[in-house]
Amino acid sequence: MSITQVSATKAFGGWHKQFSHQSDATSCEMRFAIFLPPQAQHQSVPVLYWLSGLTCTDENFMQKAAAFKVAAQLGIAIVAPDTSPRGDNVPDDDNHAYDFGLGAGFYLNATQPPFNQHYRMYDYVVNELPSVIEANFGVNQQRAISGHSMGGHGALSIAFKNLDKYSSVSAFSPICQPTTCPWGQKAFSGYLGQDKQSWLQYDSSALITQLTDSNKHIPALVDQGSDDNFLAEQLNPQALVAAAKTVNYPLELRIQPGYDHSYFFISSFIEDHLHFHAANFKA
Ligand SMILES: N[C@@H](CCC(=O)N[C@@H](CS)C(=O)NCC(=O)O)C(=O)O
Repeated sequence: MSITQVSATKAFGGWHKQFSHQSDATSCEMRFAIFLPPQAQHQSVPVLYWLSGLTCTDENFMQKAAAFKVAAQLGIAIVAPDTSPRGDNVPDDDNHAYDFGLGAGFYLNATQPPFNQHYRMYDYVVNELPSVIEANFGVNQQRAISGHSMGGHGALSIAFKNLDKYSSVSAFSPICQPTTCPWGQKAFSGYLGQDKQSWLQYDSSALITQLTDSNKHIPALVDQGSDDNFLAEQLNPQALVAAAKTVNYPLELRIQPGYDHSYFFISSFIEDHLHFHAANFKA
């Protein structure tokens, strides 16, 4: 699995780099970004996987989240994949809507044509990308996962389906119950079809209720701005909290007064999330 460097920029004693590679999971070329802290030059470091939201690429988090200073202090690499497959052969929403198709892969494996060939972001994020990262960079197999909005849904649902692969999970303004909100219903019906039973395998509020073995729980932190314009219609953190309570899952929801849905919010609390993940990596 060869990867091609697209850019390399020094930051906080470490490096921000972008790479492209041919993906088996999505059957197209994928680009990802990685921040390598200074420690990665002489020891293997843990990795935080960051999943971005609707309309994003690998660039939004890296340019706007202000995460590098603390990641460099803590010795954490950060990997940000794209939010969907891309390229001329990859089908998009008929109307090029921002919430379906390109830039809106929802971190699932599509089953419905014409999306099922390329829209396999679940396999890409869970399996292929960590293999690529662990084969090519000075990282170890300690992983955490986080994300924003659609990417918060991705981080939570992926973690809840793979508790053995991650030591902690966090999210900013996640879509907590995609089966009941407009963004999720549009995406899931397009990618997965009309059988709503099949949607539940990617719904964090449904998935968490199956996690009855408390020995396997990994810590989960969710930050949500109170003035997020998508909160009422799309995000429903209370559903996730209520579901978590049914199995005593250790999930902390913090409502942050006055904050909105933007990267201004993410950059205000990303340090907390990095410290949270660092504390849960094994020494
Ligand atoms: N109002 C936005 C909705 C999309 C949006 O808010 N995207 C969030 C994630 S759900 C984002 O991170 N946008 C990119 C950025 O702020 O850099 C649009 O129509 O483009």
